[in-house]
Amino acid sequence: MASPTVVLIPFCVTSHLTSMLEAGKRLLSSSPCPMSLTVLVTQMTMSPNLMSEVADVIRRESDSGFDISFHHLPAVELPTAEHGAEEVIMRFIQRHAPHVKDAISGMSSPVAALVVDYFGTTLLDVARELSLPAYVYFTSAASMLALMLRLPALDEEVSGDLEAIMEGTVDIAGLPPVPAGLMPTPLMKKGWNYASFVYHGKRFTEAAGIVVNTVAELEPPVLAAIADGRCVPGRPAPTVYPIGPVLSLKSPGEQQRHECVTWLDAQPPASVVLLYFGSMGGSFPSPQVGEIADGLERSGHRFLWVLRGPPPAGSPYPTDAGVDELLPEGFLERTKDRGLVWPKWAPQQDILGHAAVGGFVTHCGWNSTLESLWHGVPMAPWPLYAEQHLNAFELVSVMGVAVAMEVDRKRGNFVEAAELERAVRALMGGSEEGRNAREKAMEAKALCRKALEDDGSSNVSMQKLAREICGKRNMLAEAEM
Ligand SMILES: COc1cc(-c2[o+]c3cc(O)cc([O-])c3cc2O[C@@H]2O[C@H](CO)[C@H](O)[C@H](O)[C@H]2O)cc(OC)c1O
Ligand SMILES: O=c1ccn([C@@H]2O[C@H](COP(=O)(O)OP(=O)(O)O)[C@@H](O)[C@H]2O)c(=O)[nH]1
Repeated sequence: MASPTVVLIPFCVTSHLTSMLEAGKRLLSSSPCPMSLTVLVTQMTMSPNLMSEVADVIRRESDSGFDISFHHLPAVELPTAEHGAEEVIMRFIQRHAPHVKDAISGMSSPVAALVVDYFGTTLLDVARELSLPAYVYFTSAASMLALMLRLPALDEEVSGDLEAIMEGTVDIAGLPPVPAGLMPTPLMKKGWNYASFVYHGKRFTEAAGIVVNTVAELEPPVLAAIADGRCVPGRPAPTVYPIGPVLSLKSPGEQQRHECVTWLDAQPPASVVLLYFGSMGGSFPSPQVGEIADGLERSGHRFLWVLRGPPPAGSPYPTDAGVDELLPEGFLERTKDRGLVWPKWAPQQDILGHAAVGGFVTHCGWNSTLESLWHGVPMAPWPLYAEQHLNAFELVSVMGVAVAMEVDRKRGNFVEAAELERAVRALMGGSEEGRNAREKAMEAKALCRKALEDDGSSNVSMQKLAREICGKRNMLAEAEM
């Protein structure tokens, strides 16, 4: 008989898909019973670029030597974006429910468990209908998970918009009081997107477990609060598996040294500050570009700045920038001996891992954060959207691996040149705060690497998950006999 399969249902954008796949492969390696992976692939017809990126990932994974098969689900009609991106993502996944059910019902291998993206909790209904155990894969920090678990109760406590208590704080067990102005974008105003996060937060506790891309030693108080049930008063505490850091796959061009990497080869150790803003960031209005250029020039430090062009209408993804038109006159000439402005996608992990990189001005996407910590690079947070302001708070005020930088959220996350200059100088060792952040980032690096060793916390957590899935499968098989 075919070995049992674990069905992965990712939100099929590159970062979520690669993260879930990487975690899935670790599950296979840790499993005490024979197991395969089946990935249900949704057709992201709204973006041909995304479809081709996803196709690349599938091609690469098909040769990875792991027992993974990909099952393409029929395309669904795209939801309209009445309320914004979170609505589109949630409804898009929800519309696949009948196809997910059909696909699973028709599988020749016995199904051991389902793993759904955290935007896909509507699919927990399919698991229930098929009497299958289901897990949620959470691609962000435990702090964000704690907040989402806390949301149903918070929703009842705060009658107005969180935005209205901008000057106040929000209590999340395991974290110091979080300024309300740092809440994730969809939670600022009550409305459809807010309600969708309350919904997901409620449904998380129905899952057999929540697999989180974090490291137990990086976020101990908040993970303890989740495990003790303090984030879900009156509801059962969820079982959480911290299995991180799950780092994204090697970049496609791994055989060739990227131009940014060769440029770094010529720079002294820990001398370069990297400015990089994730897959959807990097493009700024002209006044902000001017401030960044000014701040970098005045800091006197070497820099690698990934500056992207504005996204085309209807797309969240930046384009390749024409840097000459975007930058202030003479900037490139004046900084040519100590700076590189890169206008396109670049392999961030390879760059962060280069010895010449000494600091990272980042949008605080959780994958970028973990990549930075994996390489022991301290950060200056410049959060832009989603849950990044909360991540930034945790990096500065809880972990101490980042220096604070003043980002004016009410002015579209504007950063003044003088503030960037100050933060870059501090980050690169010019203040005690920066030197402490570097030390803490090095400690975090050691914790991340230890967590993935044989007896490390993330490895042990993954083994526990694998044993549990094997055990549940055996129980199901016995019940079927
Ligand atoms: C967490 O709250 C939000 C997350 C997102 C979001 O949306 C998104 C849409 C895409 O088309 C492609 C993406 O890659 C993507 C990513 C994303 O969030 C980021 O996900 C990362 C995990 O892979 C990581 O957790 C980062 O920290 C996230 O920022 C969108 C959103 O509202 C629009 C959210 O509220
Ligand atoms: O030009 C780019 C843009 C993004 N990334 C990778 O894409 C992921 C971005 O994920 P993150 O969670 O940081 O932010 P998001 O892009 O989802 O906001 C990270 O692994 C980055 O290393 C990259 O390598 N090069």
